[in-house]
Amino acid sequence: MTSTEAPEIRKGLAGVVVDNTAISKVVPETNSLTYRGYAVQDLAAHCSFEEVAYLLWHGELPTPSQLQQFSQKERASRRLDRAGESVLTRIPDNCHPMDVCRTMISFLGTTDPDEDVPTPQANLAKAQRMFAVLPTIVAADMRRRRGLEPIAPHHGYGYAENFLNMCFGSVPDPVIVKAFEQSLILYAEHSFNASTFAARVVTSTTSDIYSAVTAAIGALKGSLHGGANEAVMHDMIDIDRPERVTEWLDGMRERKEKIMGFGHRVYKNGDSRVPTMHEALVRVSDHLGEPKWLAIYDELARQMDERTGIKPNLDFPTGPAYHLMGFDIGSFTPIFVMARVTGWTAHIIEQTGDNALIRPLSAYNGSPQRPVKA
Ligand SMILES: CC(=O)SCCNC(=O)CCNC(=O)[C@H](O)C(C)(C)COP(=O)(O)OP(=O)(O)OC[C@H]1O[C@@H](n2cnc3c(N)ncnc32)[C@H](O)[C@@H]1OP(=O)(O)O
Ligand SMILES: O=C([O-])CC(=O)C(=O)O
Repeated sequence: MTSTEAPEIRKGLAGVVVDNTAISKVVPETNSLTYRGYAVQDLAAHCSFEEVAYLLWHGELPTPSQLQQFSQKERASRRLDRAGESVLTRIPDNCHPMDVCRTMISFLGTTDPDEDVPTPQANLAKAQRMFAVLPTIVAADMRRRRGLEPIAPHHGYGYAENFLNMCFGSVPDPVIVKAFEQSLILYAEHSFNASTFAARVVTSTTSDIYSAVTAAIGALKGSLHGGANEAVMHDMIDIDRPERVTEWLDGMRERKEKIMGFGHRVYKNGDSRVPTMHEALVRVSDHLGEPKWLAIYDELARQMDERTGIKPNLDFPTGPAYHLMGFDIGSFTPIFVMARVTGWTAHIIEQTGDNALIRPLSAYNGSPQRPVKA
């Protein structure tokens, strides 16, 4: 290209390959997603979320003794310290719960006991600290908005059970626990999505892991990314019953509004994770004897396919599943944070290990050069 030729601009970096990664592989042609070589469906069927977190960070599934050590450390790091509790209570409870996550991770960065050298070991310890304490933050924030006292973490419970107990005061039926844990596994990692890329950009300047995760939370909040799981549930409540889908969709299409929970930058033929989460939604609906949201899901997916060919993404089944499980809608994307912090931090460690400053170019289309009037 000569300097007079217009450069090719790929809006939104669509289709641009920016780096290698050994963490996960998305193959849209075959609807496949693997974490470190394992199909996500297999991981969701057979593993705990702790095992998947270990896999993302270490590249291998843990042996029983490695898992025991890993879980022991996670269980011992779940408490929010006094300073953290005090910051949490001072954040207004009418702000978005994602603002709470973002602020609390930023605050954790100010109280990290480790020195600020980004070795893989130091970053792994910081990643595990965020992983262990995020459920305590998300649950306490949800409860204070309900006028309830926080529930302390319980060392006897696994990651998913402990979070559910801290939210609701008891561990629900295993059907609910399994579906919830599967959602965490499916949400954990997805290559160079917008929030992970944001984390990698921050890391590329040699900034610290808390800054990178804070940026990632900001990127995840938007409704074109993680915020879609909340938007889906607001839409379903608006639709109210399956017979209203046609009328609702007509209105949305007329106003040229996007349907939340549908479409994807990479998958054009359906999201690899949706069948697993749809099955989980079916089990939860059946278990609770509440078929309404599933009926709206099925009708909306059918009509979207018929009218546009656009398929649901993972946020479409998780929205109603989390609603049925009893979470407030504002907590849906913070739960996504609890899961994705594993993928983000694996990418931060990978970026640190083979870093190059991420700094693309732009094509200037503003005013020509002009003098300042004296
Ligand atoms: C975990 C996750 O982050 S998954 C994504 C969650 N986000 C959502 O569910 C939000 C709704 N979906 C969308 O906005 C989009 O599908 C995105 C942002 C996820 C991906 O979009 P992109 O790859 O940038 O494609 P883009 O938005 O340009 O869409 C291409 C075409 O499909 C249409 N389209 C894409 N998604 C949708 C949708 N959800 N509803 C209606 N039309 C849609 C667009 O209007 C566009 O049509 P046009 O070519 O006639 O203008
Ligand atoms: O990959 C993407 O662009 C969005 C997504 O599905 C995710 O982050 O899970």
